[in-house]
Amino acid sequence: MSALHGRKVPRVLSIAGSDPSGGAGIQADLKSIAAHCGYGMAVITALTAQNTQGVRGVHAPPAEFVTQQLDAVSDDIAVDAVKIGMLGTAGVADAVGAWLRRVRPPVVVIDPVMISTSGDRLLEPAAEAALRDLISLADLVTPNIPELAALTGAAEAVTWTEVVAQARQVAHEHDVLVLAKGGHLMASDTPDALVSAAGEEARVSGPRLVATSTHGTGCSLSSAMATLRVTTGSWPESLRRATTWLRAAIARGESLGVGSRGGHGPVDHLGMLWDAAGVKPYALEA
Ligand SMILES: Nc1ncnc2c1ncn2[C@@H]1O[C@H](COP(=O)(O)OP(=O)(O)O)[C@@H](O)[C@H]1O
Ligand SMILES: Cc1ncc(COP(=O)(O)OP(=O)(O)O)c(N)n1
Repeated sequence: MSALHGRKVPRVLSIAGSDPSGGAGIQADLKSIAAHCGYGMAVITALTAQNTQGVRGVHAPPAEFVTQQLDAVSDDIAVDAVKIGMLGTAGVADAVGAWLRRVRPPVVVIDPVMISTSGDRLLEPAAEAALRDLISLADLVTPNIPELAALTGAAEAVTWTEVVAQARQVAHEHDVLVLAKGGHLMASDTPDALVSAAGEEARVSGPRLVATSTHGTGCSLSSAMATLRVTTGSWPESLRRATTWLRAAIARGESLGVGSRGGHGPVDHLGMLWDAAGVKPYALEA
C-alpha cells in the first residue's frame, strides 16, 4: 500500500470488460474501488456494447495486447490487489493466467463472469477450462448461482444448503476460498457467505431489497472485497463492510435515474460518500 497523508491507499487493478452504460465491468469496479478509498487501475479484456437492458455485442482485443496492458501497469506500479472479471475468450484468459503466474499480486479475487443477468454470454464456452485454471491461482472466487452450477456441473441451486454444498465443492477442487452469493435465490433474504472446503466460515444476510438497480452487483462486490482485504487484512471483515455498503448502494440506485426504460439500473456506488462528506453536487434546491 502507498502512504498518502498518513492514509494507506490500496492500489487495486481490475482486469475486466467494459460496460459503456457504466453499471458493470470496469466502470463499476473503478467506482467500487474509489468508494472503498482505493486507487483503481483498469486493464480492459473486452469491449461490450451493452446497456441496462442487455448486451448487443462483444469485441475482444488480441490477447497480446492484454498482456501489453498488464505489463505496462505491473512494470511500473506495485499492485496490492487484483480483481478479475469478464475474460471473454480463451486467449485472453490464458494471457491473464500467464501474467498472474509471473506477477502474483498479494490479493487475487476472481469473479468468474460467464453470463450476464440479461442472459447474454460473456465468456466463450472454449474459455471455461482456462477460467478453471485461473480460479486455482486465486485467493477468493465469487460465483453467482448459475456460475456455481457451471463450475460444479450440478443443476442450479434452489436452496441455500445447495449453494453452500456447491461452493464447498469448488473450494475443495480449486483449493480456494469461495464467496457464495444468494442474490439469485427465490427467497425473502439474501445470504452471502465465505465458504471453504470445510464449510461456511462467515455469513451475512439481510432482507431482499425490492429493487431493480442490481446491474453490476457482482462486479461491485468483488472489487470491494479486493480493496477491503488490503485495508482490513480479513476476509470476514471485508465481507461485512462490502455487503453493508452494497445494500445501501442498491437501495439508492433508483435515484440515479438510469435504467428507468425497463432495464436493470446500476447501484449508486458513491452517493453515500458524498452525503457523508456533506458534498452537495446536485442543484436540487436554489
Ligand atoms: N434484491 C437484493 N437485495 C439485497 N441484496 C442483493 C439483491 N440482489 C443481489 N444482492 C446482493 O448483490 C450481491 C451480488 O449477488 P448476485 O446477484 O448473487 O451476483 P451477480 O451480480 O454476480 O449475479 C450479493 O451480495 C447479493 O446478496
Ligand atoms: C463487462 C461486463 N462484465 C460483467 C458483467 C456482469 O455483471 P454482474 O456484476 O455479474 O451483474 P449483472 O450485470 O450480470 O447483473 C457485465 N454485465 N458486463
